[in-house]
Amino acid sequence: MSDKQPLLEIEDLHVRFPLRRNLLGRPTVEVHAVSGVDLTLYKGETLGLVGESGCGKTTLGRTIVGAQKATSGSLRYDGRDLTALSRREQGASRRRIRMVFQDPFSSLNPRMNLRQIIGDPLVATGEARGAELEDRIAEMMRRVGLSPDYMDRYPHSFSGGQRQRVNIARALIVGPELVVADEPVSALDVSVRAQILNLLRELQAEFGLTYLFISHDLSVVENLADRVAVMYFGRVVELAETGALYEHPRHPYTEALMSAVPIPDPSLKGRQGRILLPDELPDPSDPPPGCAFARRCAYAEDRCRTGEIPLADGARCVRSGELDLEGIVEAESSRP
Ligand SMILES: Nc1ncnc2c1ncn2[C@@H]1O[C@H](COP(=O)(O)OP(=O)(O)OP(=O)(O)O)[C@@H](O)[C@H]1O
Repeated sequence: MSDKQPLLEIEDLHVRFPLRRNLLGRPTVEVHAVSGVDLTLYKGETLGLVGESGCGKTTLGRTIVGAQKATSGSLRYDGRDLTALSRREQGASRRRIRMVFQDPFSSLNPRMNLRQIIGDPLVATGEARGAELEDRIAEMMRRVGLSPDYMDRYPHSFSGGQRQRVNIARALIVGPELVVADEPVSALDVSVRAQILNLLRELQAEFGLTYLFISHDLSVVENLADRVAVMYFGRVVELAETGALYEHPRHPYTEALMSAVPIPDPSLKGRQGRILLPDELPDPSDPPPGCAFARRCAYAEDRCRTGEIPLADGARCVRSGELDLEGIVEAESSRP
């Protein structure tokens, strides 16, 4: 990580989706997708965001790029609260934050050629046209490993990896600082994944980008991220430097996630023996009292289920909150 200057500070962010409303239009049942996230992204870093399907990763990413409205909380970008900006100011700030989506097939408009797809953000802002627009599209295509000769072709004639290059070019053409990459390689063949990850790395070094890298693939995240945030049921339950998190997970949920990652060196502590999690995630429209992980947690005590300990919360978890750094190794190796 570079200079440790905060770029994005997320504070007590909540995002809820109304499922049912009463006659006055007030929500009576809501999905709690993001439930009080505090997270800081530092300039130049890659922050991995992991957690099982449905835990709120995509919703958090979409809220950061402005594609989803926050229910409450704040998003401070370079010191300014994004939720308090006027529409025009938001537009300018949002150019500095762009998203790369998971599915390179459905995220590209099949009726637009590459010139239109990649150039669209520049056309929309009126930032470039004519020969300058053409030059910038060609330059960005070259930069992501696509020949500008393909400019008039349509997405269907490209492979998954090439389409993801198109997606990346479209995200980067307006010169963002922060890129939210939502599962950018999960839909790709294994052989292509490494190429796209290398490209992301190169582009980060060249343009000084900050990444929020969302993935359920813990091996990919370990490879790429400086720090990792673990999300469970709409909350960040653990956040640590990548090496520390993978070797000494503190939260029981992180421990279970990490136990499923294949390890190159079986002598490493903290990743032995897969922990199988019982049950599914609780219903996000009906959060349980107490810690949302308690029902699945091997260490849960009565107070975790009753509400004395709140929704899965790393700092106050009966297990991770009590462990000091020295204690973790011992606790790991004595795991049943
Ligand atoms: N537009 C929506 N309307 C209602 N509920 C939604 C909406 N979008 C997401 N949700 C719900 O919010 C919760 C979090 O979803 P989200 O897609 O953010 O999770 P995720 O961790 O990204 O999962 P995945 O890896 O499967 O994409 C889920 O329960 C999901 O069903």
